[in-house]
Amino acid sequence: MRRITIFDTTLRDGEQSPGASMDLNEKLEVAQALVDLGVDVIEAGFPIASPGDFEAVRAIAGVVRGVQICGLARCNDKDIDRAWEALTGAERPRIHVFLATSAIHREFKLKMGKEEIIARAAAGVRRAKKYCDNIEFSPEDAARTEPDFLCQVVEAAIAAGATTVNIPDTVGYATPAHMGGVIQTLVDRVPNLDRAVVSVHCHNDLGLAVANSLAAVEHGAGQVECTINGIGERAGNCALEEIVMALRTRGDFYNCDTGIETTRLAPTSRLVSGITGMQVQRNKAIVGRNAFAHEAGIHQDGMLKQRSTYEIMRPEDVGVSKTDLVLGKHSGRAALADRAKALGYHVSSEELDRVFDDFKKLADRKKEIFDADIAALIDKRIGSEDDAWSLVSYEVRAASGQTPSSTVTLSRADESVSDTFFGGDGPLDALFNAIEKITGTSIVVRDFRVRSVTRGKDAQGETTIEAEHGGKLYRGRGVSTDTVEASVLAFLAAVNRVAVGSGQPLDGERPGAI
Ligand SMILES: CC(=O)SCCNC(=O)CCNC(=O)[C@H](O)C(C)(C)COP(=O)(O)OP(=O)(O)OC[C@H]1O[C@@H](n2cnc3c(N)ncnc32)[C@H](O)[C@@H]1OP(=O)(O)O
Ligand SMILES: CC(C)C(=O)C(=O)O
Repeated sequence: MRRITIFDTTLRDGEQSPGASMDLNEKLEVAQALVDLGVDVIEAGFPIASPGDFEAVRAIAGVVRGVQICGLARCNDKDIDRAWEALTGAERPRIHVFLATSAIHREFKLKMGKEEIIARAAAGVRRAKKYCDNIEFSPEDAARTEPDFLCQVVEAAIAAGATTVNIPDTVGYATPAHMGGVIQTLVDRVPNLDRAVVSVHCHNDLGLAVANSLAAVEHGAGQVECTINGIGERAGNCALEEIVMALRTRGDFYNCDTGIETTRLAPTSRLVSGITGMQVQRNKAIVGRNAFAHEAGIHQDGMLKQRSTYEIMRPEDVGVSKTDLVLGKHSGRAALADRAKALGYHVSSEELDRVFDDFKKLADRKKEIFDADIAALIDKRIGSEDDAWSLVSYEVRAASGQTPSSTVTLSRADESVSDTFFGGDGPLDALFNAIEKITGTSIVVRDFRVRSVTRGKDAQGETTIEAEHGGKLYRGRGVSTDTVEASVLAFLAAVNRVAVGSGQPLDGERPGAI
């Protein structure tokens, strides 16, 4: 297996994302996390850019051990001297000098001819080389540079002492075949290329940064520059977690690996996202919240039978605790049964069918189904007697100063009964009276509580009722996203208990959880 060097530039190119600035302590924290992650090189900043950048590079160089610490510099003496000043305390320093080479950059930005570019690039590398051996040179906008000229610049930089030549696709213009071709051209035509490591630095403007980096590796690149969560200029850089897991998961094809401790990927992603405030999209590969979540019933069923049916990586290998079988409107019985078991229920297949119907209805109304929702649905359904009344529908009218009215339809076995009640102290009382008319059972409500059992705007409400009948206490519990319905269900549950005589003596022990 070929060992690919992972060059992390979260603290330099990543920090160039608008809004991603980090202070000194935050940079030190990220640098330490990158060491724990096992990156080979940390580009800690661009020391000439500001006193703060200089101090951050100096601080990281002074305390972070075990990895190479790199500082960026343009091809001029002041930048290179300042970069070295910041890096002197590093155990393994690297100076990274760059100069754009494409026609567009030469003509409009640098206003330099080809000869001057080659001379400035070589001079920059030589000056940096006076300070340390480990020198990286980048021909900025290499992917849009004429291939002949790129070969000349790279050869000159290596001749001047560059130990790494980094090939940037600065504006994310390349495609995988293009990027692979650029690297192959260098491999074929630069005579001294074997004296340096070829690196790649891809931007994500077309969403191809990882694919382009992989193509470069396929054609011989030995270093990949990347950032945590892919942050960086504009659409960002090659995402470290993605390139690392692509190389690892498809080791069969690339025959390459890295020194990354992959179980640190998710925690490091969270740290960088928390510090920069740049949120990771839910469907982001490897570290997004949905990366190991499955909602589709067919996938969940496959996962429960054999996880490799729908997962190419194990969540624990990237630091995610476990696969998440999310229960939602696309889920099936297999996942529901699995969750019921995990919640400690023993549900028969008939009970599961009943709970599953309720679950699908709830899932149509509610975006996310939490464990508490499932528990509530199961509690409502398991053990239901066939001759118990169940709610078909209700309607209630109430307004201040007017007599409320309600119509309730209940069913039991094969019968379905509707009745209307005018009167009562309010809408709930009107509904309870209609239930009493239909069932022929009267109860006196002694305690009535409503609370939210799950989170969010579409949370389920739970109503619990304690009612008296014939000297005994009966409890009822109802759960619904509609609190009026939850109350009706709780009342009906208490009435049903009267029918089967499962009450407690009024002065006796209170029953346990309902
Ligand atoms: C592709 C990349 O990501 S490269 C890194 C980009 N990162 C940054 O630019 C962030 C930090 N930058 C900064 O803080 C500032 O731009 C500084 C401090 C570096 C320079 O600031 P200023 O001196 O005010 O220059 P300004 O940014 O306006 O323009 C850049 C100058 O550098 C020149 N330049 C650009 N790249 C290079 C290079 N590699 N080598 C030499 N000169 C260069 C430009 O031609 C321009 O020169 P000019 O003023 O003579 O026209
Ligand atoms: C300095 C270089 C490597 C760079 O960031 C780019 O070209 O995108």
